[in-house]
Amino acid sequence: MVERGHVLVTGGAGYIGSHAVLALRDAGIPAVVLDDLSTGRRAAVPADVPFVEGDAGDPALLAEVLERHPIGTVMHFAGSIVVPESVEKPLAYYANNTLASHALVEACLRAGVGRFVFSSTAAVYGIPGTLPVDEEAPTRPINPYGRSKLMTEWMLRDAAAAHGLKVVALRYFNVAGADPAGRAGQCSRAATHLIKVACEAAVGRRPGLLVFGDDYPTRDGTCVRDYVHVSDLADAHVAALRHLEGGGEGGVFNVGYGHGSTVREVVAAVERAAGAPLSVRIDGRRAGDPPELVAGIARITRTFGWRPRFDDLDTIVATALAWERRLLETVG
Ligand SMILES: NC(=O)c1ccc[n+]([C@@H]2O[C@H](COP(=O)([O-])OP(=O)(O)OC[C@H]3O[C@@H](n4cnc5c(N)ncnc54)[C@H](O)[C@@H]3O)[C@@H](O)[C@H]2O)c1
Ligand SMILES: O=c1ccn([C@@H]2O[C@H](COP(=O)(O)OP(=O)(O)O[C@H]3O[C@H](CO)[C@@H](O)[C@H](O)[C@H]3O)[C@@H](O)[C@H]2O)c(=O)[nH]1
Repeated sequence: MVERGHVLVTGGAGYIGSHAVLALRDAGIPAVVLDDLSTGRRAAVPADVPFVEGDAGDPALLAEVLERHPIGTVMHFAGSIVVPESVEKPLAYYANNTLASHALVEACLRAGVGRFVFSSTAAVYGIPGTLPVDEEAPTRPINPYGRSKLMTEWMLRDAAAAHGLKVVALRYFNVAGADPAGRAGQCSRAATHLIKVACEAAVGRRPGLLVFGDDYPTRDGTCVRDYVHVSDLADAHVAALRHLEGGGEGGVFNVGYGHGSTVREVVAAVERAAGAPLSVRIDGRRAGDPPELVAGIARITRTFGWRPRFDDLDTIVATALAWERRLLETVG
């Protein structure tokens, strides 16, 4: 029997997927990337990692890739991620996040792929009633993006029960930062994520920054989020893989640090790292923003033994800013 030790990374040319590929490579685990380059970049995938350009929801392509490579695990990052866009184009989000995942799961079952690690999101919780929010909290997503991801979680849970697929769904909180060695980072055009936007402002790529609301019931009136370094998140994927390979049970796991920062604290951290003030304007609240979102992380630390290496806002921001400066030099 062929040893199925390779990992198929869908969306491996994107922000988080490219960091996961580096973490796998650093751990000596062979990976294959499947990405349609809709938002990803070919250059984000190391030259020695096999790359297939195409749709992660294309059954024929999936059958071919799973036939050609001894894939035992799929890490499924491919998807559409912009919340306001999901409100405008819900069907596109259900197609790319739910239907494509269905095709991928079917292909896995057909090819005998035993393990599946899914990129889910804190957006499945909607506006949580208690904080920190743990995995047993009710899931009440408030936008099509969150619903498209939750439907995939449910589909995977049912496929696990019926067909024995071993599934870990990781619910990421606010992902930020860049590979500390400068090998990867966030490249999204028209970025909307706070730390990315603030770093773009710090290097002069945009004139300034809007703070969406300063009248929330939080310590300084701005929203609190649990920012998690992308390399710690990538490590969580390797930990999930090891857990499943070792015969561990699947399930749903939050990935965050268990504490949060306000928008003002993030702005101050970027100003510290840049050594200069940012041009900041207070704007109205952004629709659908929960005042506070902080992960309960007892389950992931206990089950995987996952220990973050970069649990510090200044470190997250410093790596994000270093990447932004690098982008400015190389891409212009
Ligand atoms: N960035 C965050 O803060 C965040 C938070 C929670 C969850 N997530 C999830 O993490 C995953 C990765 O997000 P990201 O921030 O790296 O986004 P990204 O846009 O940088 O990466 C997504 C990648 O998937 C590819 N892709 C999209 N649809 C595809 C398809 N049908 N077939 C093949 N490739 C396809 C894109 O080209 C891109 O390379 C997503 O599933 C997202 O929902 C992200
Ligand atoms: O220019 C900006 C951008 C953001 N914010 C605020 O900063 C906070 C964080 O916003 P953002 O970085 O856009 O992240 P979220 O809206 O919290 O959502 C992210 O984190 C979720 C999980 O927590 C994921 O599901 C989403 O995919 C991901 O976009 C929020 O209070 C925003 O209102 C600003 O004030 N100004």
